[in-house]
Amino acid sequence: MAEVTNFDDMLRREPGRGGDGPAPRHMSGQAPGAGGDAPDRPADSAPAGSAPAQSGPSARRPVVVVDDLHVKYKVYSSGKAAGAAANRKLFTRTRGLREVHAVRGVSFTAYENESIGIIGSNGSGKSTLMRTIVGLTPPASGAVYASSRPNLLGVGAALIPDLSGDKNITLGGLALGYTRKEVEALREEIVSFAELEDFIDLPMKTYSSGMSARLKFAIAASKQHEILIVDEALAVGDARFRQRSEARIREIRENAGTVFLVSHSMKSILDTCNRVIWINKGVLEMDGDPATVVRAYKESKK
Ligand SMILES: Nc1ncnc2c1ncn2[C@@H]1O[C@H](COP(=O)(O)OP(=O)(O)OP(=O)(O)O)[C@@H](O)[C@H]1O
Repeated sequence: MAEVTNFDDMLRREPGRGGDGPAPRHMSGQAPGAGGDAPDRPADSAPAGSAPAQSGPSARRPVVVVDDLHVKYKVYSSGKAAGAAANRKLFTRTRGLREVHAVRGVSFTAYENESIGIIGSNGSGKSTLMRTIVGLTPPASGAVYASSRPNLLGVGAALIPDLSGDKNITLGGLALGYTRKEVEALREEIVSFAELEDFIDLPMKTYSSGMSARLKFAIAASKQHEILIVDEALAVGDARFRQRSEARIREIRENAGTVFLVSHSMKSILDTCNRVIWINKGVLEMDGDPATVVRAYKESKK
């Protein structure tokens, strides 16, 4: 992922046209596709690649721009990832090596205070798109620009199953960039949000998947993120915990954060998001208000 210092300069370029595009058509801070040059269409049914219309002084600050993004994986037919050598095309002739074009020319702009649901069938490229936004998976072409580093909810990689929940709070907190003092100040709140008071001294490997997910959510969501990506975290845990997670996501959003929520639960998406992007076979199929996009997505499945 490219993090740009002068975000406003970059925003003068139009997503979808690449780095050497023509003269800028959008002023900094204004939504690409918004304003006077937006084609006539209902505000709630934006076509692929465009953001919901907004203009004038109320236009919000863009925080993530995804510009004609393509992501490809190289895999052996055995299913094993091909690794860096193949990705550098050293082994493209190797028998059984296949390329999966997971994200195909996706462009959109995300704004401050948006909670964007990312929906689509299994294997449509949602997680790949999110992993590329946070910089974990490199683009084949195109780019992602962000006003600050996006965080993928889940400090999972930093946690150690053999250690207690309590020790993992320290590890996860440090991984999120807290000082030890800050971790101490937040510890009680994290344990109580996760509702693990009676289990916090036990090794995490003894937790059920719902309990681990609750702890991971509580650690990650204890921080006020400017850009937070939640991938399916709400699918686990019981209904009550889901409600509290959704409330916490709304809180992060209200405090000037932007949240992406990847989920197969249309209820979570409708309860939490104010914009939805539908990815279909790696392509941005629809981008607009939640009710309209979810309805169209459900129709397509009939
Ligand atoms: N590490 C990987 N190596 C090779 N191919 C991958 C890898 N990760 C994903 N893919 C492939 O990329 C495509 C998109 O997968 P991705 O996980 O992004 O979809 P998704 O929409 O998040 O799916 P789901 O809803 O099932 O989680 C799929 O064809 C998948 O098999």
